[in-house]
Amino acid sequence: MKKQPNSVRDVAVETLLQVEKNQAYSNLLLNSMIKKHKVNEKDIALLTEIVYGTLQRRETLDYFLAGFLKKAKKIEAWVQILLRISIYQMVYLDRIPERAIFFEAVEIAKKRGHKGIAAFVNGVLRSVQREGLPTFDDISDSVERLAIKTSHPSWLVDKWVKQFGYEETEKMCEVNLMPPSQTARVNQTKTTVDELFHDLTNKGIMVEHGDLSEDAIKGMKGNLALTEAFSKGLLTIQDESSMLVARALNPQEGERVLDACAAPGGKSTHIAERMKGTGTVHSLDLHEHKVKLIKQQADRLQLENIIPEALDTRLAGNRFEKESFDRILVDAPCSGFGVIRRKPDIKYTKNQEDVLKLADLQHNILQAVAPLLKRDGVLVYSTCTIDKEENSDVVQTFLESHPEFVRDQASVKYLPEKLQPIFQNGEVQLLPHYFGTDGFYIACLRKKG
Ligand SMILES: C[S@@+](CC[C@H](N)C(=O)[O-])C[C@H]1O[C@@H](n2cnc3c(N)ncnc32)[C@H](O)[C@@H]1O
Repeated sequence: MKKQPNSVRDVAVETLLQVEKNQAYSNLLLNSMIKKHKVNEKDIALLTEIVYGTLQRRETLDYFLAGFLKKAKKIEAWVQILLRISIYQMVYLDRIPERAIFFEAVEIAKKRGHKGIAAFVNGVLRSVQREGLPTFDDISDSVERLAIKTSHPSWLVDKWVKQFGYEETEKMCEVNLMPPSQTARVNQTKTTVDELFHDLTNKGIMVEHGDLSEDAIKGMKGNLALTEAFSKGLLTIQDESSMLVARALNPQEGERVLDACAAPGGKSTHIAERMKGTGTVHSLDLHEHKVKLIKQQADRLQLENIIPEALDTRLAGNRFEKESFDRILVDAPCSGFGVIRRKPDIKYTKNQEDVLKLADLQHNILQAVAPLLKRDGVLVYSTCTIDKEENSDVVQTFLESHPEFVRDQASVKYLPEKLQPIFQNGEVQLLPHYFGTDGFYIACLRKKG
């Protein structure tokens, strides 16, 4: 019979093992593990820190460990993970005494394996303690060094260095290791940023104004999703970069808007809010279960102008009349390399083949929605990735085969002033270290009149 994990660190090993087996995204898995193992409220923060931290720094931790495992026979996946979480705590979590880390590691090794494995784990950790960690200076190749130091796959670092240069890539890789702040978009059909800011502050919730978006409030402590303001529909958890999309689309009251890839509804609801509950937002997504999420968000925010529908957007031409939408948003499925801070597993699971497949899908979605836009209508294309092949290349290819569309530089006036210098040719690529947001891409196009 499979032994059940019980201590926080054992739950961490189990969670990471399942992430490794590619069974689920770390964020979703962590939530279900917390429930399954009834992790105490006070232990959730430590568990989260160990799981995310270990995953974020997996390549670095393996580099630290490699020299100490040279003589070992092939070790089982769970033993490697146990060693990783132990080294992670030793190196990155000051407040945990080493004896506690060693004791727990040995107990877990005994429970999951046997005394021999426990002695091996203890031996490796004691050697690390005695001999210290290897330095990154031993890695002569600069891309490889950056990849290991910041725990990203080399192919990705190599690609980014070619796209952005070494310095920008280094800054981005370092920021990718930092936990993101929590931001919320204020539902301005019901309140204002100032009103909600004061309301939350009066209730003892520490908040700050956003760094980039005028719709944003930043949670400095606690979880804004657990506030009364959230249940009353006064706010939506959303990264500041995502809040720029509905602004760039600039929907007007009474218009008909298509959100082509809408679940879980973050941008549809913002568009609907900007339209003050008037007009219609047709919110499509491929999967019925995801469409339900859009409905839930619309209900929570009491927005009645959203029509969610399960549909493959590539078939939208069979469902909607040509030139029947005033504005269209394609917030496309993408590799997600801009949200590595939130979903560290992305950097290990996505590969170049995925990027090319996604670029193809993105192009096909754009092709399908293009005829549905009215003349003089606005088409916004966005992704939460920083990959040129999924962003500016997709837009360029689309424009080459659609001379009826032009880049819309004029949309810059709907975006924050801080973005104006980098919004060029109707597009902007945000990197995570620019404003502390997710890495995000937005392109604004217009159909000729
Ligand atoms: C980046 S997410 C959208 C996020 C959403 N706009 C928001 O702000 O909450 C991309 C979405 O596209 C959906 N998708 C992927 N392929 C699709 C297709 N062919 N047709 C419609 N939706 C698709 C995915 O299910 C996913 O929910």
